[in-house]
Order: sequence, then structure tokens, then C-alpha cells
Amino acid sequence: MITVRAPATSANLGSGFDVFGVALDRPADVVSVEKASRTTIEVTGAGSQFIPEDPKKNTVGAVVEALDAPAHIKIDKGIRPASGLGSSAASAAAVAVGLNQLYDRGLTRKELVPIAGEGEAVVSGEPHVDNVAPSILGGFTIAAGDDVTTVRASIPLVACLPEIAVSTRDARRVIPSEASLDDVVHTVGQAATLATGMCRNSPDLVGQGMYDRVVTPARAELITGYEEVRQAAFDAGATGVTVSGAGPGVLAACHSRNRREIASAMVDAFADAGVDSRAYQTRIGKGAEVLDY
Ligand SMILES: Nc1ncnc2c1ncn2[C@@H]1O[C@H](COP(=O)(O)OP(=O)(O)O)[C@@H](O)[C@H]1O
Ligand SMILES: N[C@@H](CCOP(=O)(O)O)C(=O)O
Repeated sequence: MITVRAPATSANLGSGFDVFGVALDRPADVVSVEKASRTTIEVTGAGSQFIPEDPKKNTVGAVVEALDAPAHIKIDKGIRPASGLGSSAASAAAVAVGLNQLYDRGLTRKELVPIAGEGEAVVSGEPHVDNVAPSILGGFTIAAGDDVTTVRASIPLVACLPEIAVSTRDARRVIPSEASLDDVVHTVGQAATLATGMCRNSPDLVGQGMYDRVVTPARAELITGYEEVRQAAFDAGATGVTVSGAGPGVLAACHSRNRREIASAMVDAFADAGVDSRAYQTRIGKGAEVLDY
């Protein structure tokens, strides 16, 4: 039996829709895989009542198929589903890493990224690897076509999760299908600023590059209190604020000294909007780790 811890992730970071992602040092899913003649899945933990155990519906089923590696799979969810923290991706990432080792498939971590990404197509309707890439590889990842580039940054973050569920599938439907050239130029500038900030480990540049005017405004509409929470985070010292993944989580970049205050300001602002929430004080962290073999 192999046990793997795969971290939560925050995709897009505003300006990098379907391209940028970061691994968070918490929360995480912990998944055990054991060889079997037929695949079975058991799910416990955060939001497990909403997660299917049928291999055709769970993200890990597609990974089992792709690696031709049937197993008993136990998923202990630390990451609530439909929260914008890559919950479905973390399980797929953990199973890809675990089965690769259990069955001696010999694939590199980078080669496991598209395999884990197949699970995402099952739940969101389209394959996107911007969550599975950081969950497997760690750090800040840039998924461009079939290639993934990794930067080892360590930016302090707050991920605030309201008690609202927004599925990635639904949140992909509200995105405008076209953007003006002006907006494209603006997005390129923002994304370049953010990527440079990651290379320099600068919370200020990363925060500056998180603002986007194409995808985020449409998704913010699905999150009660978003504008107030964003403003409260800035007032408490955040360097940038955006929707985490497809939402409803809200992500703030910051300096360590302001992190605690930002977390409580975000929770208070959601409460003022009538929404309970939980804030994780976190930072960019490492990728999936094998805990037991
Ligand atoms: N192993 C899994 N972990 C979490 N969610 C899963 C898993 N397998 C299937 N799902 C389904 O995926 C959906 C959540 O995925 P998604 O909408 O992309 O949000 P998230 O940002 O949490 O990944 C839920 O409908 C959930 O039932
Ligand atoms: N690029 C995807 C990322 C979805 O992230 P999740 O954590 O909400 O699953 C998108 O924006 O649709």
C-alpha cells in the first residue's frame, strides 16, 4: 500500500486563466492505493457526502484507466469540493503519483500531469491541468500547451472559503467567449508581471499581476460579498486579490506580517454579507509527497 499527500491548489491567479497555478502548503488530500483486481473507491473527510465513489464519476477513476492500474483507493478529503481549491485535482494527483509507484510505471512527475488532468475533464467538462500540475509538481506552475514550467516561489497567501458551492463546470459557462484586443494586451501585461513576481519571490509584483478584467468579473458575480471581501483584504494589507480557481474561494497574496489580519478581515467581510467562511493562512508549497510505502 502507498499513501500520498497531495496539496490544494489555486488556479488562474486572475491573469493566468487555465495556465497559472500554485500549490498551497495546506489543506491537502491524503490518499492510499493498494493493488486489486477491480477498482473500488472509499471517500471520507471534508464534503465526502458530495463525492461519488463510482470510478466513472470520481476524478481518480480516469487516472486508474490511463495507468491501467486497478486498486482499492481510500481518499481522505482535507479539501472541500467545489470550493476553488482544486479538490477534485488533488485526489487525481495523489492517485497518479501513488499508482505510478505501486505499479512501477516509471513515469516522471511531468508525465503524470496530463494523466491526472484526464480526471478533471470528467468533472468540469473540459481538460485543464492548471490544478493537477502544481499539485503534482509543487510551486508556481505555468501550463502552456503540453508543457509545464515550474518556479519555486514561496509567497504568503490567504485562501478564504465561503460556505457556498460553485462547481467548476458552472463557473466555466459564465466566462465571456471573446475578449477585445485591449483586454488581451492588458492580460498579457498582468500575467508577465505576475510570473516575474514569482521568479523574484515578490508578493508586491505577484499581487499587482493578479488583477484581470476578463474572467474574474464574470465569476465574481457568483460569489456573494466578493467585492466587499476583496476590499477588506486590500485594506488589511493584501498585495493582490482574486477568485481562487473557478471560485467561490477568494485568494489574497500578501507579506507574512499582514497575513493573520487579512484572514480575519476576509472572514468578517463575508460574515457582513451573511456568509460563513473559513480562511486558510497558507503559502506556496511543495507538490505531492509519498508518506508511506
Ligand atoms: N476525488 C474527488 N474529489 C473532489 N471532488 C470530486 C472527486 N471526484 C469527483 N468529484 C466531483 O467534482 C466536483 C468538484 O470539482 P470542481 O467543481 O472542479 O471543484 P474543485 O475546485 O473543488 O475541484 C464535485 O461535483 C465532486 O462531486
Ligand atoms: N482553470 C480552471 C480552474 C478551476 O479550478 P477549481 O479549483 O475551481 O477546480 C477554471 O478556472 O475553470
